[in-house]
Amino acid sequence: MNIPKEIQNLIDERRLAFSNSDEKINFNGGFISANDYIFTDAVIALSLGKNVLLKGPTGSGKTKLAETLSNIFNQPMHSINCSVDMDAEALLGFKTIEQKNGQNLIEFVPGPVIKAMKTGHLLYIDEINMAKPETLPILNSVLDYRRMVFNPFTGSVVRAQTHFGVIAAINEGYIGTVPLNEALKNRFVVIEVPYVQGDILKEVLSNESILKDKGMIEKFVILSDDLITQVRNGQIPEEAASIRALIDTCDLASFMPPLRAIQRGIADKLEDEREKAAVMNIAQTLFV
Ligand SMILES: Nc1ncnc2c1ncn2[C@@H]1O[C@H](COP(=O)(O)OP(=O)(O)OP(=O)(O)O)[C@@H](O)[C@H]1O
Repeated sequence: MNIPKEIQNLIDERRLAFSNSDEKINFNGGFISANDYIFTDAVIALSLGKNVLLKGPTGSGKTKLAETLSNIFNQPMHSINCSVDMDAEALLGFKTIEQKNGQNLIEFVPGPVIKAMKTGHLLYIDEINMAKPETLPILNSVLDYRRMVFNPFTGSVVRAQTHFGVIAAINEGYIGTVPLNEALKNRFVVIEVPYVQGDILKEVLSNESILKDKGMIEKFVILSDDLITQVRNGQIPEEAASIRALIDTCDLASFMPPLRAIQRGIADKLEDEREKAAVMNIAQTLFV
């Protein structure tokens, strides 16, 4: 990784800040960058206190990249999985009644945004474009220079501790997603995370799958390349080339013929019969 010295100093400063943290990082590294810049640019942006928006198709390693960044900075990460019914409580927290010394007390249970802000940890907002557009403006003041939020459940203003950082992920054009509001998008530095291919994919499959047959892995790398070409030609949907699905398929192929594994792991997930057939046709040119 080619990191400028000033940035390395910022990384070291963060690592030191969290060295005594009670919360242990439970992520290993593991993200392998498709080019020299994805990883270094994400590290630079976060070190400079920028919010990072990872943009890429399903199963392209966005979550893995966020986990690897958390590991590099030795900085715990709190996650939110956005959905259409996500509300302010899911982001900020909620009130509950607790019994203490025989008395009923109303307590506030902090949500991931408040937790990450108060501890200066990382916040990972997955599938941010799945959320209803009216929910996300709560985050505007968290994401700009103010680094604060008004918590309506406690009536207080929460300010983020130093090193608080935000990583969000979007999967543009995926069913159920909405285009990200411009004001929100404007608060992020965007990093594209495409599907890895070739030797890098070989390394990902060797690390992440239980399949150990090198010749077979080589063939799955070619299959992925052919699937990506078909995605670009509009013949099959993007998720057919997901690396997550490919890893599942490789795992299955350790115990069943590869064509059956491809059917279960990739083709049968598609809705359209022509798309399924297109995947299996490509597979039949590589496997028997
Ligand atoms: N570049 C990569 N380096 C390491 N692992 C990768 C890479 N790309 C994909 N993977 C692997 O593919 C699987 C899916 O990755 P991940 O969950 O990070 O994808 P994602 O982009 O967050 O997907 P989604 O948009 O569906 O949430 C994981 O097992 C991950 O390890």
